[in-house]
Amino acid sequence: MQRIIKSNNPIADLATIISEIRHDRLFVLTDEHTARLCLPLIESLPVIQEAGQIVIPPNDTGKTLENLARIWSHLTRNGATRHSLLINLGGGMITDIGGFAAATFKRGISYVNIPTTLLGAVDAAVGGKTGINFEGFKNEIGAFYPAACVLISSRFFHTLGRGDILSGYSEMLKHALISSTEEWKNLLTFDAGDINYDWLTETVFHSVSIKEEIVEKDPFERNLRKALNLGHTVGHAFESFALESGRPVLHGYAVAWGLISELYLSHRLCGFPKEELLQAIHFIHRNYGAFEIGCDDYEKLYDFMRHDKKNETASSVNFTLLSDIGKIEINQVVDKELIFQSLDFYRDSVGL
Ligand SMILES: NC(=O)c1ccc[n+]([C@@H]2O[C@H](COP(=O)([O-])OP(=O)(O)OC[C@H]3O[C@@H](n4cnc5c(N)ncnc54)[C@H](O)[C@@H]3O)[C@@H](O)[C@H]2O)c1
Ligand SMILES: O=C(O)C(=O)C[C@@H](O)[C@H](O)[C@H](O)COP(=O)(O)O
Ligand SMILES: [Zn+2]
Repeated sequence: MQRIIKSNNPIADLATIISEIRHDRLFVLTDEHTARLCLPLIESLPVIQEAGQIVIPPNDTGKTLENLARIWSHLTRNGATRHSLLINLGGGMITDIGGFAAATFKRGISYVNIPTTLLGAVDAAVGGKTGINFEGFKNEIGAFYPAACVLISSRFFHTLGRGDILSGYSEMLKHALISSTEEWKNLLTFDAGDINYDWLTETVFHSVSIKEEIVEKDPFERNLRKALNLGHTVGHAFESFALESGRPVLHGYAVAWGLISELYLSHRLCGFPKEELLQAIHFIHRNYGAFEIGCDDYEKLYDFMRHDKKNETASSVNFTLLSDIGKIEINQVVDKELIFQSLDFYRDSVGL
């Protein structure tokens, strides 16, 4: 089981974690934003001041082979051994690429994730999925390689913009949808224009527990873990398509829009209730706006979906759907015509 510390005192907890993991050299990976905004929050620790610093360009466009090679090069040129420890301080981009660098450097070194975005805290830093984007496909290359420890603290959230808060929030919506009506109703009360950080901290800690419980039962995504991919078959297709067309979108936004299509499929194929479908559309449209697609784009989006990792064959598309909130239906193969109808439904729902 992965060690996850939900912390109200990240400096003290980090000092303990570092002292408990045996290592020779320590390296800290950040992106240009987290180097400036988040590193100062832990820099009072002498071990962090003395650590090797690796800084890469920010955002998902940086989750690339080139930046992975930069991390490997830094480790190699600065005397890292199999007993070195890497600290990933950043959002999901940093914990994904840093985790994969750790998985592959000298066939695996230990690492600690300190998520600094809402999305990282509630989802990306936890569960051991690491990797990079490749040939335009999301997380095409990667490994299951869990962090030795994940230190979650909401202290980092105060410098996040509205977009990054909402991006993380959509993964929390996903966790609520796969868990319980009570959780779902609680999440619908959120007002992104007037954030209650105490409420958010509690809700994040609870939301990440939903993921923890699932990962513990199925760490390698053979069955139940596919639930955590709700919204992602369409969401990743939107995200890859957006990147390819030179108008990148935040991961969580793509997931939110993907949820509209996939809850529609859930309604059509598994009887997901209409009322909850409408609640989801209302919340998502109001907070996330719309990603513009036309029907001419459907074939391209379908092509992206054919690369989804849940697919059993190269010609079928496998979805995780719901028959109700908390009632998960994995391995739902959906035909192309119905997928196109779900994209029509998405466009109608967001007013395109
Ligand atoms: N491994 C998993 O299980 C998993 C789960 C969900 C998402 N992901 C991946 O995570 C990535 C998205 O993560 P993300 O949304 O955290 O993106 P990100 O890491 O790109 O961070 C978003 C932006 O916020 C900046 N930032 C980070 N912390 C900040 C802070 N405290 N204050 C101000 N700015 C800050 C970053 O520099 C970046 O510009 C995607 O690549 C997605 O595929 C992985
Ligand atoms: O942890 C998981 O399992 C997830 O699916 C969480 C997702 O939110 C996340 O975006 C993940 O990286 C998607 O993985 P992929 O296997 O579809 O690339
Ligand atoms: Zn995701």
